Amino acid sequence: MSMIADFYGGKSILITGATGFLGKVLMEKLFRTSPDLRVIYILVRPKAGQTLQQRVFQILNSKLFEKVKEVCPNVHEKIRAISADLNQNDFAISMQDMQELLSYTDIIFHCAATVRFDDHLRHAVQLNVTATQQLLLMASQMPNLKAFIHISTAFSNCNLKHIDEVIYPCPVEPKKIIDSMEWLDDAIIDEITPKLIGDRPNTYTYTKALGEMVVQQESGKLNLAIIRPSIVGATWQEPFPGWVDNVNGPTGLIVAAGKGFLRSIRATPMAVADLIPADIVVNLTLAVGWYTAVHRPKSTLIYHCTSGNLNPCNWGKMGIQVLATFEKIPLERAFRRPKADFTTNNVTTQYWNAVSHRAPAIIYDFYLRLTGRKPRMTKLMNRLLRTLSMLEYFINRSWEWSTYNTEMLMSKLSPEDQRVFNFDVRQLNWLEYIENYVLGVKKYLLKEDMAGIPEAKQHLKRLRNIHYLFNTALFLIAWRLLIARSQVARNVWFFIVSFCYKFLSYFRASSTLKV
Ligand SMILES: CCCCCCCCCCCCCCCCCCCCCCCC(=O)SCCNC(=O)CCNC(=O)[C@H](O)C(C)(C)COP(=O)(O)OP(=O)(O)OC[C@H]1O[C@@H](n2cnc3c(N)ncnc32)[C@H](O)[C@@H]1OP(=O)(O)O
Ligand SMILES: NC(=O)C1=CN([C@@H]2O[C@H](COP(=O)(O)OP(=O)(O)OC[C@H]3O[C@@H](n4cnc5c(N)ncnc54)[C@H](OP(=O)(O)O)[C@@H]3O)[C@@H](O)[C@H]2O)C=CC1
Repeated sequence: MSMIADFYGGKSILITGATGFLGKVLMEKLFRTSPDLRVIYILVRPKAGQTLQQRVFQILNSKLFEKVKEVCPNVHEKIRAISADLNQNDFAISMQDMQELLSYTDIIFHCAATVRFDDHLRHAVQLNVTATQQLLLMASQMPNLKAFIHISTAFSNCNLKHIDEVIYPCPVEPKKIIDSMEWLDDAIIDEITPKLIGDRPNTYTYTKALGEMVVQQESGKLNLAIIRPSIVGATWQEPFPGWVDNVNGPTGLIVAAGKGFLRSIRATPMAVADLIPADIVVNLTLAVGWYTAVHRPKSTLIYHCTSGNLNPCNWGKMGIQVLATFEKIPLERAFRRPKADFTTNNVTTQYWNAVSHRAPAIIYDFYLRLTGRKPRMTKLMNRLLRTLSMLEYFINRSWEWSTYNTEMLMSKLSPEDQRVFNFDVRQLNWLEYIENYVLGVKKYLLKEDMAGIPEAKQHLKRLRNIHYLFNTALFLIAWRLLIARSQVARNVWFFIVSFCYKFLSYFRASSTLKV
């Protein structure tokens, strides 16, 4: 019997960010392992023309929840979507809903955040700091609350090289930042943003660090824990391998490589690719929820959910395996053949960006114009290059995260819990994981049919022929132009032609002699 699964039985659980990548995997696991839980409250906002109910319906009817429906057929009744916007005061939750949340909630998992690297500081502070503060205030009014689990990121202190499971304070107090966002105008915020974020690369990592400080400062009598995952990737094992449904982190680049848009990337092949599968993060999160509520540690514990120090993989190995998988299982309608390389300095990066990214896009757009269609490739390529520049910081450095608390927790679990809520990243086989990740991208994110693989391979063969044809034509044109302008080129050309002629004459003569 799993103690953790048992613990969540009969409980009322509040999840923020349940419609996000991690939130969905968390909900799925909770319903699957503790189908007797009382209710999961999720704070949801209407989005993209969909009502709350439509959003929930879409999630529950997705492939991810197929197994849940077998073990928890009444899952629709156990999920209670509450209209909320974390950007608003009191989250714009109705009085009635607020009363229900305050009265019944046993556990909170706070996953909601803006994960955009380029978000305006005001918005990033609102969601990643102020909303966390408000949620803690709400939590302090919940008589039945047993644990509050805050999801942060291992990169909240990416300005350091070695990171321990402790909170590192930022120079300016979060409360001062929250207050100043109320009255400073956008122009001034833009001006002070680089000074505030200091040696962090973006507003995301900075505001997640502030969020942790808020958790520490507002803890009061609450039972709190912070989880710091590194780069969350597709699922490893559960509910099935390779599930992923957004383009964040490496996923978007895997798509771009498979479709042939991404041909070179500025990365350090030997730098540690600190990926962590979503199901490992979720298993640790649920184990931490149980441990925090039941064992009530004296202080707020921080858990690193990382892979680098226990089972390291590097970007070089990952890149090679991604491309090897696309050889076997290509994506449909690729722009070019999946073939990419790492560059290591600014000059080569600029060169390959011009030759492998911009030039083919311009040529393709020219072709689209000629055939009466709207050009789009240059725009798409510019966006990809912008994304690459945002991610570069993370693929050219390595960090060391200590994992004492995470390992301590593992040792406290029963063998059954270690199996059901496995977060031991040492058991992960990277090559197998990356292959399943790439397959998952094809199946679950791009929704491509496996039956289309022969046609995709045929398409790649056509692209290869076009490539050879194009290169031959380019060579001949260049050579013809050179011959027209340079005496040296003409001499070389005559030398080659006369050499070939003599060789052929000799060959013909010697074969005649033999006869
Ligand atoms: C030897 C062989 C070598 C071969 C190599 C080839 C194989 C390639 C595989 C290996 C690649 C390794 C890459 C690793 C990348 C590591 C990332 C590390 C990140 C760590 C951060 C810490 C983790 C966290 O805590 S938070 C979660 C991470 N958050 C994010 O990832 C968000 C990042 N995204 C953003 O901030 C924005 O999207 C931004 C700023 C990048 C772009 O914003 P913009 O306003 O321009 O547009 P969007 O509307 O957001 O999107 C535009 C466009 O871009 C697509 N896109 C978005 N994200 C990505 C992405 N990660 N990769 C690729 N493409 C992306 C998006 O789909 C849109 O496309 P459209 O066609 O326009 O719809
Ligand atoms: N993905 C990763 O690589 C990593 C993620 N993390 C952390 O994990 C957590 C979850 O990340 P992930 O699932 O990837 O992120 P997603 O972007 O997929 O999900 C974010 C969630 O927050 C919700 N949200 C955002 N703004 C609001 C708002 N104003 N009101 C209500 N809800 C809102 C989103 O709702 P909606 O659907 O309406 O937009 C969504 O459910 C975050 O705290 C992140 O910092 C940490 C390390 C790595």
